[in-house]
Amino acid sequence: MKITKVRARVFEWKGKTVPPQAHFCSNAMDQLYDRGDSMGTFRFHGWTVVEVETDTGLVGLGNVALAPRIAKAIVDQYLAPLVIGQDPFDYEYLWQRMYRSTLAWGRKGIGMAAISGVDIALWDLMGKATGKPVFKLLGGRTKEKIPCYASKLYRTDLGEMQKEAASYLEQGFKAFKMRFGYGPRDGVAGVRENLKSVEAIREVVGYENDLMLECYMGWNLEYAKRILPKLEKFEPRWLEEPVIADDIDGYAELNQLTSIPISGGEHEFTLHGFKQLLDKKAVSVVQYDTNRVGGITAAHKINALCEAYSVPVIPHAGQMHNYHLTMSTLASPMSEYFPVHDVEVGNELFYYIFKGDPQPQNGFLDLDDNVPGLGLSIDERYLDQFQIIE
Ligand SMILES: O=C(O)C(=O)C[C@@H](O)CO
Ligand SMILES: [Mg+2]
Repeated sequence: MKITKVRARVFEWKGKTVPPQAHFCSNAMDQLYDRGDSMGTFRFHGWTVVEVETDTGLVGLGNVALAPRIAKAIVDQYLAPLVIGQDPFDYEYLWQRMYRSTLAWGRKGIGMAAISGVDIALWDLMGKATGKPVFKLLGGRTKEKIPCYASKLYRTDLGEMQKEAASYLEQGFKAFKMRFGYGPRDGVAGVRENLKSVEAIREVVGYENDLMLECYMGWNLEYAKRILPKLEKFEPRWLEEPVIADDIDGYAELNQLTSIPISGGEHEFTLHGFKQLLDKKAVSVVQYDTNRVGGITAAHKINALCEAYSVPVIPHAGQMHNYHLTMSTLASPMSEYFPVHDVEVGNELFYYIFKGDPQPQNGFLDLDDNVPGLGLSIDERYLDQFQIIE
């Protein structure tokens, strides 16, 4: 089989979106005095869809969710020429070719996200060519079903958040991730608001279920050290991205400081990036995203690293490219699941572009042993709500 064409299209959402709300989710922009709509730069309403075509007629489907127009340019100008004419089964060599040829600027961030999009398409192709789901090419079925956690609960009215949490509880979820809305610039009043929101959700979900807390890089080491002791009574399963991804020593200090497991990784890249995190004991839960970290080729290696370090890997994002990695290893105990809802931050846009993602039943997801590749296709139903850039 030879690759004959690589097509990268940008799907830009033009449909209805949920209007921005203040304190919706703490984030790295919050510490600027002119933060404005601080979540604005973390609202992703575009997606790059990568299709790798072959001389057999099979087409592999990949995706990139960050800086979609830049990702498309990187795929078109730099990556496509490196894989056209090649055999997708030489995926390790092709990964090294893409990585090494863009090392000067692409080893982290959008360069590696673009590589991820092409790599995911190669694995989809290999699955389709062998008639096997991707997880069967990685390690097979390690779980009857995948436990998943309901991940939304952005900081809005506490009553509304409680109703939202109750709805997930009714659907059978036993694990929930909520977002803080306040950080260092919001002072003691903000600390109180953060504690109130955790208390409110614990009131609904109780202590027999897992609750995870998301800071999304919105705090700093000093603030985290102050608030962590106050959070311990809520027994969170983890506290996510308390500081910016580059503050690895800050992560490590917090992870040693508290009984609350510190998680991170959705803004880290490649096997090398995760080796550094693990060597420094910076995180107690690894959360790469397969469409950022270097694709399935890189994620599969990081799964093995996590197994060696006995650190669980729970990929960021409830999307198919991550579910196959979780299914394929005991090092990954569960998946994130983004509920389907109106387009807000943008994680949910995946469901408006692709079809095939499994729906959770009673807090569990499953993958089909008989669906080759990733099991995704483009959903035609919403195409009229996208501007598509070829
Ligand atoms: O789902 C997560 O872990 C994220 O970081 C998503 C982001 O949109 C903040 O909630
Ligand atoms: Mg996160």
